[in-house]
Amino acid sequence: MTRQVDVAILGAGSAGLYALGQVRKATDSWVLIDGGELGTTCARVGCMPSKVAIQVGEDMHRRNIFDREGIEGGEQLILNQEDAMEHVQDLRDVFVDKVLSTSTDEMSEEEFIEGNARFVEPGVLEVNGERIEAKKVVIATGSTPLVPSAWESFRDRILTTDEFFEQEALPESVAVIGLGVIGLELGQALHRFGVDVTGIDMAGTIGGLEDPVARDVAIEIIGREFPLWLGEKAEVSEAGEGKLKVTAGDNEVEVDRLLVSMGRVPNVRELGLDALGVELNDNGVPVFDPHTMQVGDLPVFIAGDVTGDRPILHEAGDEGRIAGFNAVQETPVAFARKTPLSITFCDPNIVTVGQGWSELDEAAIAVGEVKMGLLGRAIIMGRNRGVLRVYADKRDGRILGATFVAALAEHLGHLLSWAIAQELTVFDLLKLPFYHPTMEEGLQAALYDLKGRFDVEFDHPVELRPLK
Ligand SMILES: Cc1cc2nc3c(=O)[nH]c(=O)nc-3n(C[C@H](O)[C@H](O)[C@H](O)COP(=O)(O)OP(=O)(O)OC[C@H]3O[C@@H](n4cnc5c(N)ncnc54)[C@H](O)[C@@H]3O)c2cc1C
Ligand SMILES: NC(=O)c1ccc[n+]([C@@H]2O[C@H](COP(=O)([O-])OP(=O)(O)OC[C@H]3O[C@@H](n4cnc5c(N)ncnc54)[C@H](O)[C@@H]3O)[C@@H](O)[C@H]2O)c1
Repeated sequence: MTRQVDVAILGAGSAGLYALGQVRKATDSWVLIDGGELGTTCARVGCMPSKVAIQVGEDMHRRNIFDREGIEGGEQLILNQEDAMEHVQDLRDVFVDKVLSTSTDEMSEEEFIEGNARFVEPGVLEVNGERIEAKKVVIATGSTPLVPSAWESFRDRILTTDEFFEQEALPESVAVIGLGVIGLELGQALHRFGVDVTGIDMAGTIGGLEDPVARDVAIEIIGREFPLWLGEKAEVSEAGEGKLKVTAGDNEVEVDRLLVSMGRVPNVRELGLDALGVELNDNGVPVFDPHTMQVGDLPVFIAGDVTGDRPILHEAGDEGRIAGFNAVQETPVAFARKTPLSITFCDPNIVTVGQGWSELDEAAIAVGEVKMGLLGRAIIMGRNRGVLRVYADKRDGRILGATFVAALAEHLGHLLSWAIAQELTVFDLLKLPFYHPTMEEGLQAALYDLKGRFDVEFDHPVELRPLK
């Protein structure tokens, strides 16, 4: 049996659903195919449940300053891990139900096929023994947590984010292997839930921080909460009584479980991508244009985490929109991509915006910096550890990027990414309002420091714009 459609979308995750939103505007002839767990990685095992766990951990952690604020009894507070995990799961279910009720739940059997598709030819797919001829195909199959094959014999004691949010009870001790985004967010949350956490990364940094000043500040602050072993690869072996021995360089610990957060691999293995006859990169992902999301010059588009390019939700959304839009055009349209913005929701937040430290030529930039120690609002909140670093073009003060390690820096990151997208300079930004007392005043202080690196004189206060 062969079915013919204008567009077939592989993957009912965020990127696939955004693609479908565009396709539906142009044609009724489409099919969505997904053989995995529905509800999207973001709602099911990603952005949303992780933020619930972080929130619970932050609320509990706050008790550490109650004494200073004159609030008594903080030391008697107990975090009931099972109830806390149930709360994570309850909210996770709310988010998943919301996705399902507005997507696959509403679709007919003609529209949604439960199964994993593979290519037979560029425009021909096979799923559950059925052949589908599609004028255009969108690949949006996402990614899966990486677990080294050498650790297969301990798999029953390894948690990845695919299992973590299903846990009813938490282990007493955990080694978090990989202190990128997931390792930092969940490692810190686990520590604040009362689990004995050891964090390990083979890189000499955490959260992927490249800026050396921000890196040292982040390691110092987060390292006060739980041990961070950096710069050595983790090795794992049996320790007896069900425990695992984890070593990294000279360090050694015995733990009940590993939380493995060593990155994710694109879901391409089962897709039969060789049938496309195009170049595949080292991860088996076809080479594509990031502005059209087209694969070579084929009637095939790709979007979301499967690309391995910008594995965050708003980029998966944009890629889905671009792929879906172009799947129903005669000729693909190239779209500009957004200013890079990355937020790790650990405490303090780690945020990078625009060009990263390693992309910049140190000789061609000016750097403005402020430490959070003296910032009024941060002192009031008891969260005044951190640093803000802003990079500008030395020639004209145009903002190029920034790295922030600070409480609530998620918001400062947005402000600065919007400023970069508008090609604003440090002098433009200083003319904008900064309310008192806010965390934004920290950004203002970093901008003043940055301005001081320029040898420019104004005949009026830099904060003011003369009426023409
Ligand atoms: C723990 C965690 C926390 C995160 N937190 C954040 C955050 O705070 N902010 C943020 O911006 N991003 C965050 N992310 C990243 C974000 O969740 C992803 O970028 C986003 O969900 C990717 O969407 P996607 O559609 O590409 O993939 P998915 O939502 O995974 O969708 C892929 C779909 O393809 C299906 N599929 C796989 N193979 C096939 C096949 N052969 N045929 C058909 N279907 C197939 C799968 O079943 C799945 O439904 C987080 C991720 C994780 C893991
Ligand atoms: N807040 C967010 O936006 C958010 C939150 C969670 C996840 N995500 C997305 O999920 C993706 C995957 O996250 P992740 O944290 O798994 O990957 P990651 O790439 O951010 O971090 C992986 C870390 O593992 C380390 N590592 C790899 N092999 C190791 C080894 N053998 N021993 C010790 N350390 C090792 C790496 O040095 C790296 O620091 C991210 O790229 C991110 O885009 C985003």
